[in-house]
Amino acid sequence: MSFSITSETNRLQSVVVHTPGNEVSLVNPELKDELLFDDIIFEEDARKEHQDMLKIFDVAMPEDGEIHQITDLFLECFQNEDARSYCIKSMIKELKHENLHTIEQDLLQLPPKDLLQFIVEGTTPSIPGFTMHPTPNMLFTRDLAVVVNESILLSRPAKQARFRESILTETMVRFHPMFEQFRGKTIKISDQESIEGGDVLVASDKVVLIGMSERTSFSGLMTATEGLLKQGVEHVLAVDIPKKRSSMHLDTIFTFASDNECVAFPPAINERKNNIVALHSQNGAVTAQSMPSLKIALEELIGHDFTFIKCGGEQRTNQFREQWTDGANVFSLAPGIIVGYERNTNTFHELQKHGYELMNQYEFIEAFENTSFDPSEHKIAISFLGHELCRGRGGARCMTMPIARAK
Ligand SMILES: NC(=O)NCCC[C@H](N)C(=O)O
Repeated sequence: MSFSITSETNRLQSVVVHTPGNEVSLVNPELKDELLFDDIIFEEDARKEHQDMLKIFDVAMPEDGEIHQITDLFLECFQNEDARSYCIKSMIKELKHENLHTIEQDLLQLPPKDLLQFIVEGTTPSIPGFTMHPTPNMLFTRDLAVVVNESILLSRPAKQARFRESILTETMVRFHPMFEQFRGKTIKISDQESIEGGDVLVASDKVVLIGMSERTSFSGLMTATEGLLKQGVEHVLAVDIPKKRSSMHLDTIFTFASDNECVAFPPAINERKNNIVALHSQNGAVTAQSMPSLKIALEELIGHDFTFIKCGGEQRTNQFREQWTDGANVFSLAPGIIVGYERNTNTFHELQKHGYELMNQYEFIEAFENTSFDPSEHKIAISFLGHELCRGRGGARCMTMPIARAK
């Protein structure tokens, strides 16, 4: 399968995910803030919730659809000695405070599985006495890399807690044969800059949104924009959003549900004015044009109307409560076929008002498994339980890295 993403909502064909493992059980209450979790989470339930989400994907995706576990891809990539050595050298360079150079030779001797365990969990019995913090955020694969058209943008995280995940991802894109098509089409930013995948939304093959958030620096945004404009994107919409933990990425307050519908957090999107700068290329230089609102910018550049469905509904308290628990972070399996956490009941009610049939995970699976699901006949908002997962502060879109969607 060749990989391409030209929309946020076209039918999902291939996606990279990570079902949480032992790394989340290694987070203790003292560490949770530094590791970007709002609470400690219970691995068994988190795994079940994640697996249930993947069952929905499996039923909704075409028969030849692919769901890749990122740890399988890392392991396959680590079969190559050069990949292991590259990853180890990158970690030594990027994580100076860990003093990994003192165990470089031990790391180079590790078999793939033990090396991956060391990187993800921060420890392996093969190197006794040396520990680092775990990387519990790996379940949010969205933030690690973004496929835009036929190219890939590698994230460079703002937070140390996510550095190892991004080093693993860069190694994977560089060495794994599955990602061969991206060689020469990989957009990277420099080590003084940051950009995280949750800030990048592919509105169309020509229009990409990038959040100016607490995680994406101005220069990171500009470097990514230059790279994207060279890869066929015509407009990058820079969206200024509150620099806050609760809205750490653009996709925590705004996601696409169908070709012409989005779920948006009203205070930071629908009611914000003059927070958009459209960046285009003109005679080889990037030019900027300020635009009055995200809705106006999208409608002008994509060429049709958009409806912004309110996360949390009309009431302010519900809007804030449900944005906090990722009500605005829906993931689209096909145009008008979306998934999100069940607890965001007001958001689901709002979707229903816009013509979405509401189904929970069990109802959806029962109705469509063993059938060849045709998304074009439906408009469905599917809910799944995410009480453990959402304590990591991310929702369905955050937990997915789509690499192929229908054109
Ligand atoms: N795209 C997203 O919003 N991803 C969620 C990331 C949550 C993770 N705990 C973090 O703070 O980086």
